[in-house]
Amino acid sequence: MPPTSANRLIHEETHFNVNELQREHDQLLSKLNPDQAHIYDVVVSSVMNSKGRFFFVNGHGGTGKTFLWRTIISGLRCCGKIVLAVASSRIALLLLPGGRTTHSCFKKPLTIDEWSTCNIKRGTQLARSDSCPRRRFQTDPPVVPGGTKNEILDASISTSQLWQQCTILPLRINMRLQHIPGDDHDREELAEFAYWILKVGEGDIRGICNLNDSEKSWIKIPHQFIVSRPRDPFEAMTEEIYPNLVRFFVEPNYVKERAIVTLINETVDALNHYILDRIPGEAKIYLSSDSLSGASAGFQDQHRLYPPEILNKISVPGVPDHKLDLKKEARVLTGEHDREIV
Ligand SMILES: Nc1ncnc2c1ncn2[C@@H]1O[C@H](COP(=O)(O)OP(=O)(O)OP(=O)(O)O)[C@@H](O)[C@H]1O
Repeated sequence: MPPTSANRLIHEETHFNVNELQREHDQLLSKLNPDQAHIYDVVVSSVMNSKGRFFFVNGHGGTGKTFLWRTIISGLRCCGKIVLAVASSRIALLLLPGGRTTHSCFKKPLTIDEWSTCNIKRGTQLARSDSCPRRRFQTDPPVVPGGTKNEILDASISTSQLWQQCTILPLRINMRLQHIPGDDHDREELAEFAYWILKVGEGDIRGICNLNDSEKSWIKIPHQFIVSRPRDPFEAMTEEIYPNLVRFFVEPNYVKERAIVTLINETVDALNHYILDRIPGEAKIYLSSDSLSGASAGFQDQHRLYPPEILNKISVPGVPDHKLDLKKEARVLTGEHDREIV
């Protein structure tokens, strides 16, 4: 019998292929390094003994946080526990098995104020794995649109009242560096970069002032980490991150395992165009059909003030632009279907 909407979530969270999950868990568990194994023991025993604790795993990029989540999640699910794996952004969900956004899972209101609540009932045993950008002190400060430095610091998790209750568990070994394909030279280069990034995060790189800035809030990036001119930076980045693109772009895992992170959306668009141009085949252009919502309580002439040409130019995060270039087999991130990112 198909599950009703009331028990759909429980159905989804308890109907796993246990044998497959057990195999995955045993394999992951056998590989954990000592830091990961310690955290695994602490978290799993807390859940098994119904202690209900709040943990924060602190480790810089590549220290195996996602690997650890997967081990803990599969271990608890094998024992019939419900684990709500949530992330604050869709893109982070790619890494969490059976993950949801926090907004969708806890029915979090879009606009949050001090009176906002989530749909978590008192007394329930909530095993939750949260992979959010705020998890790391060093690399990802929370995004506060237009916020000052103090507002950004105020929004970070460590200023929350809950922080007093939190057990901080460190991960220190950079596992990504141990599994770099390539030769010793590649490994050394990456290790040097990882070490430098770590020092940036820990505030150990001397800041400098730029022009009229009163604060020393800039740092100098060593020349060996910069894509040097006259080489086209897009070409250099694409070749580095997407080697043999033309051959492999049809493989879902090839695309899923790679990303280029940029500071602003315009660069994302330019890079997307650059990479799409490299993919064989003819691009097809799709245009959105924008109009003002009938529900918007505006004034009489609002349609003249906001004609489609103006609406077409609006570019906001999370909503595709008016013009979308697509090619056959090119991957596009559009949303969630059946808990899979499509
Ligand atoms: N114990 C382990 N044994 C083998 N490989 C591991 C182990 N832990 C992590 N890895 C591998 O190391 C790499 C980095 O791990 P992972 O993605 O979990 O790190 P992370 O801390 O989540 O990184 P980031 O913060 O950058 O997302 C991955 O390729 C992962 O498969």
